[in-house]
Order: sequence, then C-alpha cells, then structure tokens
Amino acid sequence: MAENTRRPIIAGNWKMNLNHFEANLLVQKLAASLTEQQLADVEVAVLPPFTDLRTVQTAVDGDKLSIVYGAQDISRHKGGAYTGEIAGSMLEKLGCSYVLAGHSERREYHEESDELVNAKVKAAFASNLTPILCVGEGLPIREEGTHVAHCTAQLDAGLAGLKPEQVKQVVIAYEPVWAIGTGKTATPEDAQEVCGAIRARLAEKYGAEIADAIRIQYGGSVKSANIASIMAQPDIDGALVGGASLDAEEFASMVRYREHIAR
Ligand SMILES: O=C[C@H](O)COP(=O)(O)O
Repeated sequence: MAENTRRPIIAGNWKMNLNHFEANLLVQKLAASLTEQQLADVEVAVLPPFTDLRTVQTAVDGDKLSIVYGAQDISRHKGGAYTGEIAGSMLEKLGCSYVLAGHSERREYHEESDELVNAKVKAAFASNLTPILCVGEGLPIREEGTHVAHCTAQLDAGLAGLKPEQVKQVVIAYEPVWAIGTGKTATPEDAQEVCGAIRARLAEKYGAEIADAIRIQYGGSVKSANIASIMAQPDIDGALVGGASLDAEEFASMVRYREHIAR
C-alpha cells in the first residue's frame, strides 16, 4: 500500500442547531482557537443548517478564515417547483465545498433510499460540491454481525455510476447508528474494522490508487477525550462530529488531536 498522504478532515455537523447569530459566534470562536498551522494540517469543515450558510460564508470570506463549510443535505433536482428543496447550484453560489449525503438521520426520518442518496451524490458533483457519503449500521445489524456487508452495500449503492475521478474525491463517513448521539462510541478497533473494509472494497472496485486517496471519517459520539485513539487507526482519516462540534473550544481541541497523542 502507498504511503498515507491523506489530509485529515474533521467536520462538524451542527444538525438542526444554532441560529445565525450563534453560527457567527461559533465560527469566530473556532477560528480564534486554532493556529494557521493547525488549520493547514487538518481540514476543518462546518456543516450548518441552510439558514446559517450565508452567515458562515460572510464570516469565512470577511476574515479569510481557513475553514471550509457545506450543507447537510441537497436536492436531487436542479431547481424548479420542489417546495422546500435546496438545489446544489444554490449551495455552490454560497461558497459551499461539501454536502452530506445519506446521513443516517436522513435515511431513517426522511426515508431516504440508497437510490436517492446516489442521486444526491451525483447532484453534488453536478454543482462542484464534494459529497460526504455516510454509511453505517443500526444496532440489530451490528448484533447480527452483518455490519461490514451492510456498510459496503451502502457504499456501492452511493457511488454507483460515478466516474473514477469523482470517486477519488468523495469523502466517506462511517457512522454506526447506535453510536450517534448516544455517548456510546465504537471502539477504535470496531471503527477500523469497517473503515478498513470500506477501503478494501474501494480498492477492489476502483483500484489501489483511488482507494488510497479517499478519506474515510468515523462518526458517532466523537469528542476530544476519544478522538486521538480513533484517528490513530490506519484507515481513519477524520471525524464527522455532531454534538461536540457545537462547542467551539471542544471542537478546536478535537482538531488538535495530535496533542492528545503526545500527552
Ligand atoms: O454527523 C454526525 C454524527 O451523526 C455524529 O453525531 P454525534 O457526534 O452527536 O454522535
């Protein structure tokens, strides 16, 4: 396997939290808590609700912050009569770099199918956005022991029909549903098992060069106290953080995860 040159990516998914005043405050505090070097070493992304995107854009552009941002969802449609939907072109215009596709909360509460997730991944590329494709198993599947097959099937479905050069850019987020917001983190070994299987599957389908370039995040109750052991795993290149990303100090401390290793 080639040397790992993947730049870690730590993304904060704010979910349905923070109004635009609070969004501005959090981004400012986050930037003030990190040095340029720390922001160069780790790509830091925030994924606010749609209603905060303009505020985040203004803060990032105005102060030339080395933080990127994106959205939590995207419409499969390009535009038109789709009440409540947000098109990729609108996100692109707001300077978004990333968009989540297939987060388990969308799959579960909004009945998003693999086919819809795949359409959203393609919609992201059509508007020059990088999709963060989320995969992960619920507790019954974990207990049954079919979690690896479940996640690789979601991976295959999410990436179906993409060109290899597009696949190479995708970020994959492995989030076991039973670990999201529960305080119950997967052990680093459990997380590595699935992330390693995801990379092996990518290598099988698209070749080692592409598989080695793709960044794979772990998500599910990640916080400053446990991030270092997760990031130490060979196939984990970042974290998708929910609750702990709403606290600027805590999130900044996660970005500095290497310091936790050094201790
Ligand atoms: O997108 C983030 C994940 O759902 C993880 O959320 P959490 O860190 O609150 O468990």
